[in-house]
Amino acid sequence: MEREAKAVVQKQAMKLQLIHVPFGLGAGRAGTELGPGDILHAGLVRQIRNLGHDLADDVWVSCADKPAAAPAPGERLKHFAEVAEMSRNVCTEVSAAVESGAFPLILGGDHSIAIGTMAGLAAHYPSLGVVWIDAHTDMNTEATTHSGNMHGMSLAIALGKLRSFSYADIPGAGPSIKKGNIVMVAARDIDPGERELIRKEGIACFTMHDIDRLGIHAVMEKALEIAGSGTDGVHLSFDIDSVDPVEAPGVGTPVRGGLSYREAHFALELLAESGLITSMEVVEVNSLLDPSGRTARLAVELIASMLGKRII
Ligand SMILES: NC(=[NH2+])NCCC[C@H](N)C(=O)O
Ligand SMILES: [Mn+2]
Ligand SMILES: [Mn+2]
Repeated sequence: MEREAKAVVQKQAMKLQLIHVPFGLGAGRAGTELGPGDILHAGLVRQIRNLGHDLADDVWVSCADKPAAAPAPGERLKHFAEVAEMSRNVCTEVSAAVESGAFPLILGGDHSIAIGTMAGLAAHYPSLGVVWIDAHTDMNTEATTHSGNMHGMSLAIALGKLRSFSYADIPGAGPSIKKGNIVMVAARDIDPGERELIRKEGIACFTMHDIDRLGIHAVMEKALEIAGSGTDGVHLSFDIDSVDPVEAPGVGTPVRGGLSYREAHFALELLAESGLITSMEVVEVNSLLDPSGRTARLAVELIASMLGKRII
């Protein structure tokens, strides 16, 4: 993959475009719509400037904060209209950021924002690699979901696995993401239908079991190999619930047995060192569930590691 011409994380300063997506209707609990504000409040801009990077003017994506209607009982795609509209807007802004030559840093919001992020990225990187760090795999479809929450479907949508919604429905979107370009890391809570789809498609999934067995270093090297070969850009989608709830209590769907504080930092330090990452998003910070504010502060620290911060 050609690296020179792209805005990738490397030792030099770069221009970053913050794209805020205050959207929480893809999740089952309120609070993630406050994520961008909470992450800013925790000192993100100061960290970015300390690292020597430039910032373009912030973009705030307009999205519904209240549902137009309550979902019907047993609804398979809750708040579909709002998710679809948000996805179109995110796609437009992410695509514009790439066009401007900036490194897109997208702040959610719940994980449904990744639908629009990857749609916009794929317009510029038709063979996009994706590193998906998450306790979950977000591979449900309208046929397999138990919750109807669309943040549990973003990867399946990116792969073109939903009958009722695909990138063809988003103006300006690129092609669906190729299954061989995706790698999941830190998974530990997978629904039966997701497991079946992952196995059937042969998608790379490094669970916490693999991290225990091989260590985070080897897992990240393998992950980079998968997402970085034969691709023309690599997106990092970082769900903060990948980190253990002891460190990241402010999430709507916490799962014990997650990444330790240092495993999370080390994973991002390795991604930064690789020089392959062309965009990043951080999702699922829910400070309503964390009065201490430590989850948002952790998000800022982890972003700094991804943007080149080192211990010495
Ligand atoms: N992005 C997330 N936190 N996703 C959680 C998904 C949980 C569950 N698998 C569901 O479909 O509802
Ligand atoms: Mn997720
Ligand atoms: Mn998750």
